[in-house]
Amino acid sequence: MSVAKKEYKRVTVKSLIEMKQNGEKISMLTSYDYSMAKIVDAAKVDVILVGDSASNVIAGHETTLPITLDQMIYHASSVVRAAKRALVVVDIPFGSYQSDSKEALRSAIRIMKESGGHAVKVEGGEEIKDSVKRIIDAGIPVMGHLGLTPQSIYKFGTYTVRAKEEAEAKQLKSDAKMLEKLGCFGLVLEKIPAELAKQVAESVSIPVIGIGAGNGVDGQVLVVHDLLGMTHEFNPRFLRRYMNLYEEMSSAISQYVDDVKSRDFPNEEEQY
Ligand SMILES: Nc1nc(=O)c2c([nH]1)NC[C@@H]1CN(c3ccc(C(=O)N[C@@H](CCC(=O)O)C(=O)O)cc3)CN21
Ligand SMILES: CC(C)C(=O)C(=O)O
Ligand SMILES: [Mg+2]
Repeated sequence: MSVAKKEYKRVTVKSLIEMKQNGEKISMLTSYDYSMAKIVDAAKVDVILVGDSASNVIAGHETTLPITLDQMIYHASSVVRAAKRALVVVDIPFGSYQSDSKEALRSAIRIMKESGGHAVKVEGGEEIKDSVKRIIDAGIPVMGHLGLTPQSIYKFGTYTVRAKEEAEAKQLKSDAKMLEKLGCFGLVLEKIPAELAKQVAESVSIPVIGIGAGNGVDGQVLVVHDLLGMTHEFNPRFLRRYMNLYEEMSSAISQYVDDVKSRDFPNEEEQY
């Protein structure tokens, strides 16, 4: 279906709700640095997520747990300088909102003040209700994240599909309604059955953005390095690769090494 798209000078949390109402799907991608965010923003991606997946993709950690609030602020401030059109959402990292709602608000405020991001994202439902409420009460837009929540990986032990059992599906549905009621402007659903994700998207008025959650939701998010094929060892079935940048970069860099070794580079035009 082709939908007439409204031009947005700057995407806001209000525009996203409007897109859902108009049936225009929302595109969201990660970025962690200025150069990538420039390209992502110019391609008119609606939402740039400064994901805590930077912990894996940029820092090389096994999980998202080690990345710190200071590091997230550094990534986010670089992205904010590049994003002229996209809404910039910043993950609050593990350990900087779980203790209590005051700590959560303090972390959200630091992100907003020090990075200039436009909104924050937090993982979880009922258990983080007070924190979400407190952050929203301070005027900071909050995006929820349910289903596969990588900050709780050690509770589950695997990255398998979530909410396949009725009890977990029921909890997820009620968490989604609760986050909507608290005033979240949107919701990420990660790696859950498509039918469940569709039901959730239809049951709330806020946009639901999926990753491995099928086509019945209001938008899609991916890690940009994954769709570009830079993380060639990461192969979940929800990933569509648009390039094999790992191979392209490897061959370009090998060519450079060869050219240096063979004295081909630099040539006469490439010197002073
Ligand atoms: N590069 C990257 N892309 C992501 O989408 C991403 C990150 N990093 N880091 C943080 C989280 C972790 N995410 C994940 C991690 C693993 C799977 C996954 O499906 N892994 C296995 C299957 C695991 C299993 O079934 O036990 C796979 O098929 O690759 C999905 C999302 C999503 N996020
Ligand atoms: C995968 C997305 C939703 C995320 O939270 C991240 O990149 O950190
Ligand atoms: Mg994340």
